[in-house]
Amino acid sequence: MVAIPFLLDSLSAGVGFIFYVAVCLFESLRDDSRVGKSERRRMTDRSGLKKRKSDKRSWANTFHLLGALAMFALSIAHAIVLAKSRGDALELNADPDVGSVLFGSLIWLVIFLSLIDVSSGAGLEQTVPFMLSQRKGLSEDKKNDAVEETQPLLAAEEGDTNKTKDRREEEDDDDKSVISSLSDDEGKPEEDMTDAQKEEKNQRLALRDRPWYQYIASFRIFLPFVRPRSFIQWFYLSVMILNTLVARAITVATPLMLGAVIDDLTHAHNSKTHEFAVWKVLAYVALRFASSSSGIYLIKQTVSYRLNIELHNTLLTHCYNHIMNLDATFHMSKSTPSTWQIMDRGQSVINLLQDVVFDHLPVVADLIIAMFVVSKFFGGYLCFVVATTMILLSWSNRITMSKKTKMRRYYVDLWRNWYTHMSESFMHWRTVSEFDKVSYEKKRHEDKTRAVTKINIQQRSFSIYLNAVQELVVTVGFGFVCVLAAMEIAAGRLEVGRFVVLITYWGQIMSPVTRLANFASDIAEQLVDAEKLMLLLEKKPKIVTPPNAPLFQFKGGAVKFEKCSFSYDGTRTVTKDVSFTAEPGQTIALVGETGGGKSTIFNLLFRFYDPTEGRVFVDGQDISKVNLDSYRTVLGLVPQDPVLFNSSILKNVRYSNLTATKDEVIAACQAAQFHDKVEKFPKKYLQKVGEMAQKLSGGEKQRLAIARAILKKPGILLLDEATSAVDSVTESKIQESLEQLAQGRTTFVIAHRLSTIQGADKILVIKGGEIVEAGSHQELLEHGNGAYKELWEAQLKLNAGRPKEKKDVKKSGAEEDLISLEESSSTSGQAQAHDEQKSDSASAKSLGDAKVDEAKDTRLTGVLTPPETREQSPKTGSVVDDDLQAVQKADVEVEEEKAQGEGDKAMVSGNKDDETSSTSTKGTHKSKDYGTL
Ligand SMILES: Nc1ncnc2c1ncn2[C@@H]1O[C@H](COP(=O)(O)OP(=O)(O)OP(=O)(O)O)[C@@H](O)[C@H]1O
Repeated sequence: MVAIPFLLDSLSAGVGFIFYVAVCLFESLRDDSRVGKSERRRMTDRSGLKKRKSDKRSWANTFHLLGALAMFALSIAHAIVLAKSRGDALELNADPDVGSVLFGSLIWLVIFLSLIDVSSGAGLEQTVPFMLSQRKGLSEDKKNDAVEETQPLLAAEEGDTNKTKDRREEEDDDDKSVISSLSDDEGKPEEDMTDAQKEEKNQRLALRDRPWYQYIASFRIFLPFVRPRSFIQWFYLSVMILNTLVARAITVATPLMLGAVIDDLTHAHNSKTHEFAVWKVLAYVALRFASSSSGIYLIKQTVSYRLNIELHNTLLTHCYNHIMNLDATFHMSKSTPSTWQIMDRGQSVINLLQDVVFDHLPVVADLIIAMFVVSKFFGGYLCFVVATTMILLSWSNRITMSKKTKMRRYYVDLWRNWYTHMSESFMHWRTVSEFDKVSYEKKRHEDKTRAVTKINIQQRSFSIYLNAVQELVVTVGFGFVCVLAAMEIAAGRLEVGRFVVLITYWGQIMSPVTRLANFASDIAEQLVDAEKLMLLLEKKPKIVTPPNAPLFQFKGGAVKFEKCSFSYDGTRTVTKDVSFTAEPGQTIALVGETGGGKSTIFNLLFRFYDPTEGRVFVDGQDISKVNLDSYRTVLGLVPQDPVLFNSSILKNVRYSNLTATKDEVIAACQAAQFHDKVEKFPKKYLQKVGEMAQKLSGGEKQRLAIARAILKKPGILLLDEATSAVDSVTESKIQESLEQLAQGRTTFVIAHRLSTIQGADKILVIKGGEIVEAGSHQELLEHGNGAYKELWEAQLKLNAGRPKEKKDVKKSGAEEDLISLEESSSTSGQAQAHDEQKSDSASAKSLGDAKVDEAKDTRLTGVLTPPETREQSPKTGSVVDDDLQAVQKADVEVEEEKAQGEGDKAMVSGNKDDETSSTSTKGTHKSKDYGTL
C-alpha cells in the first residue's frame, strides 16, 4: 500500500513532466510551422465561424490532450490515496503533501483545457512550438504567406447555378470589396491590388496573425491618449485609483464583517445577557452602503465619465489631425464613410483601457484576495474547489475572447458593408433614381441588413449559451463548497457564521468571475473595433515637410521639372521623364490626349505626390525640401470640377483667404463674372450651396472657384479646364478677369480646347505621360513634329462637323445650338455645361429660337472651315487666329441677337458693362486666351 502513493507521486511529478516536455519538443520539431499555418488558414476563413478540415486535431495533439487529462486524473487519484493514508481526508487544513499534489493537478487541468480548442488562438501550449518555429522558419513562413494570401479571402463555397460565372464573380467582388477592415480591397485578388493596398492588407493580416501577447502589445500606440495631460485629468485619475483601492478593501471587509455580526448574534442568542455589539451591525451596514451605487461607485461613475470624455476628445483630435496630415495616396484610396466608421468605432479603445484598468484588473485583485481569505479561514480543500472553478471559468473566458473576436470582426465587416451601402445610396440618390435602380438598391439594402442581423443573432446566442455553461460550472463548484463547509460545521470545526462568510465570499468571487466572461466578450469587441484605428494611426504620411526645412521663398515663380517620372500605384508609370521650365510670368499650356498625365503634372507641382524619379524646383528650391505649407500658399488652382463646402457662397469664396473682407469677396466675384448670379439668389452671398454644391450649376461652381483663386492672389496659377462648364458669353467675360489674374504670374493651363491656349508662351503636348512636343502655338503648327498639328486639325474638323449635324435637329431650339457650340469645342464637362446652358438660356428657349438659330448657323458655316481651305489672315498671319476670332465673334453676336429677340436682359447679363467687357474681350484674347473660344 505504501508503494502506491510513491508510485503515483513519481508518475505525477517526474515522469509527467518529462512526458510533457518530450511531447512539446516532438510537436515543435515535427511540424515547425503548425501553429503559424493553422492560424493563417483560419484567417482565410474570415468569419471564423466555420471549422476547416485543416483545423482538425492532429494525432499528436490528441495524444497530448489525452496525456494531460490522464495526468490530471492521476494527480487527483494520488491526492485522494495520499489523504486517505494520512487519516481524515476531509480535514480542511489539509496535509501539505496532499495539498501540493492536489494543486499540482491544476497545472494539468490548465494544459488540458488549453489543448481542447486548437483554434482558440495560441495558448501556453501552442506558444512554445510557435516561438521555436518563428526562429527557425521565418523565411519559409513568408513564402507560405505569399502563396496562401493570394487566395481570395471570401472564396465562393456555394455554387449558385442560376448565375453565370461572370455575374457571380462580379457580385462576389462587390461584396468582398466592401467587406474589409481598412481599405476597400481586402477581397481583391492580389494581382489586382496596388502596392499600397497589398502593403495595407499584409499589415492587417499580420496584425491578426500575431500571438495574443504581441497582438495586445500592438495597442500600446493608444497609451499616449489615455495618459492624463492636464491637472484636472490627473485629479480625476487619482480619484479613480483611490476609489478602486477603497473598493477592494470594502469588498474584503464586507463578508468578514457579516461573519462577525452573525457570530456575535449567535453568541448573544445563546448567552444569558443577550448582548451584542451594535457597532458591528452598523459597520456592516456602512460597508454595504459604501459599496452601493450611492457610495464610492457614485464617485467612480461621476469621475470616470468626465475622464472618459476628456480622453475621447484627445484621441479624436489626434485622429483628425493624423488623417488630415496623411497624403493624397491615402485620401484618394479611402471612402469617407469608411474613415468615419474607423474613427468612430476606434474610440472604444478608451473604454477598453479604462475598463481594464478600473474594472477588470480590480476584479482579478478581488479574486486573489478572496482566494487568500478562503484558504486562510476555510483551508486547502475549499480553496482547491474555488481555484478549479475559477480555472474552468477562465478557460471559458478564453474561448469567449477567441470566438467573439472572430465573430466581431465578421460583424464589423458586414456592418461596414451595410453602412457604406446605405451612405452611398443616400449620397448618390440622384444617380440611383436616374438609372431607375431604387428597388435594386432597396433589395441590396435588405440583403445586407439580413446578413448583419444574422451575425448579430449568432453573437447573442453564443453569449447566452456561454453564460449558461458558466453558471453551471459555478453552481457545481458552489455545491462542493457548501457540502464541504456544512460537513466542517457539523463536525464542530467551524462556526456557523463562517458558513455565511463563505457563501458571501462565494458570491463575491464568482460574480466578478462571471462578469469577467462578459468583460472578455467586451474586450474582444473593443479590440476588434480598435484594430482598424490602430492601423490607421500607424500609417505614416509619405509627403512630409523634412525636419528643419526652410520656408519657401517666392521669387517670381520660375518652375523647373527635372526628369520627373511618377506612378500612382507603383505599377503603371503615368509621367515619364518629364522635363520643362517656366520662367516667371510665363504661361505654359498642357494639352494632349485625355488620361495622358496633365493633371498629374499639376499634382506633382502641388506636391500632392513626390515624383518617383526626378525633382521639381520652384524659384530654384527643391519643393520636397522646403516647408510644405509655406510653399502651397503661393499656388492657386482652379480645378475642372471644384469641390465646395456645404456652406454659404461667402464662406466658400473666402476659404482661399480667410482674412478677406466681404467687399473683397464681392470684388473677386465680380471679376469672376459671378456677382450678378449671386445677387439673384434669395439669400445672395449667404446662400448655402448644398451638399456637394448640388444647388449650383457646373458653371457657377467654376466661377466660384475662379473667384477663390482671384481672392487668393497666388504666385503661381494653375487652371485645369477652368472654364469648361461655362457658356461662351460668360467665358469670354471671365477670360478678361483670368487674363488680369495671370498678369505677372506664372500660369499653367490645362485645356482640351486648343484655341483657348494659342496665346500661351509655351505649349507642352503630353502623350502617354511624356512631353512629345513643346513650343509656341505658331512654332508647333509650323515646325513641330506633327502631334500638336494633328490635334489642332482634328478639333477644327470636329468643330466644322457638329453644327451641320445639329441643323437637322434644329427643332430643339437655341439651347441645343448653344450646347452644340460648346460640345464642338469641349469633350469634357459636358453635363455641367448643359446645366449651365440650361439655366442661362432658359428665356432664349422660350423666345425667338428660330431667329437665333438662323443667325448662329450662318456665322458658324463661314467660321469653322478647316484652315487649309482658307486664306491666311493678313492681320495675324495665322489661320487659327482668324478662326478663333471669328468663332468668338459669332458667339457674342449670337448672344446679342438672342437677347434682342427675347428682350431678356438677364440672360446676356443685359447690362452695358458686360457687353463692353465682352466686346473688349474680342480684342484682347489673343495674347493669353485661356478662357475663351
Ligand atoms: N489617384 C490616382 N490613382 C491612380 N491612378 C490615377 C490617379 N489619378 C489619375 N490616375 C491615372 O493616371 C493617368 C493620368 O491621369 P491624369 O488625370 O493626369 O490625366 P489627364 O491628362 O489630366 O486627363 P484628362 O485630360 O482626362 O483630365 C490616368 O490613366 C488615370 O487613370
